Amino acid sequence: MTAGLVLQGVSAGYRNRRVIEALDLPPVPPGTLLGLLGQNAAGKSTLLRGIAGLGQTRGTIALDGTALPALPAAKRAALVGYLPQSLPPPSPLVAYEAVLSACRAVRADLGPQAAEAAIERAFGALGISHLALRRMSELSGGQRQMVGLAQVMVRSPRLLLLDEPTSALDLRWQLSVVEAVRDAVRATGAIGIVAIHDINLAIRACDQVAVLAHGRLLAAGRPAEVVTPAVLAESFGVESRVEACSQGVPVVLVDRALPRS
Ligand SMILES: Nc1ncnc2c1ncn2[C@@H]1O[C@H](COP(=O)(O)OP(=O)(O)OP(=O)(O)O)[C@@H](O)[C@H]1O
Repeated sequence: MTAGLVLQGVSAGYRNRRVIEALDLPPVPPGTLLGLLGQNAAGKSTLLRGIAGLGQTRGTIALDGTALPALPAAKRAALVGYLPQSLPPPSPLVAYEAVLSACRAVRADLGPQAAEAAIERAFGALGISHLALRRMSELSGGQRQMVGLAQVMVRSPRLLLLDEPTSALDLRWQLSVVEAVRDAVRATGAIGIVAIHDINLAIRACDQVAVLAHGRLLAAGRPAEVVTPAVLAESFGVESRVEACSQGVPVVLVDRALPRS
């Protein structure tokens, strides 16, 4: 049995359209946060949806030796938490209730006290306890996005699939939210995959990155090894520099858009 996530020969797409073609990802060990990078329409959301069991897939998708597509939906939902790109709706529920109902939907095994403790942990880890009693309809977009993430984290899935979880967040919250997810996967031995457009944030916070281009895997590995001007030119069509900042962390500086080939 291979511990962690194995994707081999994975194709994913929609009824009339295959987007991801025969993708092989090096095994992702437990405790890893993987950043999924790539230009618009590269296939990041399609791949995350496919791993989550939405849409059409083929190939091997296995978590800790268990083939996910073979699992009953309820079991798969308990193992895999998926946060779509769209924000949770501005419902009249308070944030606590929204997270409680997400927890109950998948973790019927938790009694009231365990559920309450899990909710407090999720709010605390994300630093949003102050939002617990606010109505979803009265929260900002970024605040709702953080509650959406709490709805996934409260279930303690073994695999978190997060589609641009920082798209509505400001600088401080982008970093703290991604670091909270990284700390949670490290502490529990879960795996997180986060589709993200901010490459410098990915370099800083992710253990590994995978770069998609036109539905195929272009490169995967440690951020400092994968994020190079050549990969950025091929995947994003930009001329760039990768320079070490004063703290020694690689930083991407984009100089210009390359002409479309
Ligand atoms: N429901 C759908 N039916 C058919 N094709 C779709 C559907 N949703 C997305 N696509 C197509 O799949 C391709 C990949 O889209 P996807 O949303 O996976 O890209 P992405 O890398 O997540 O992009 P972005 O960074 O813009 O969110 C695109 O060409 C898109 O037009």
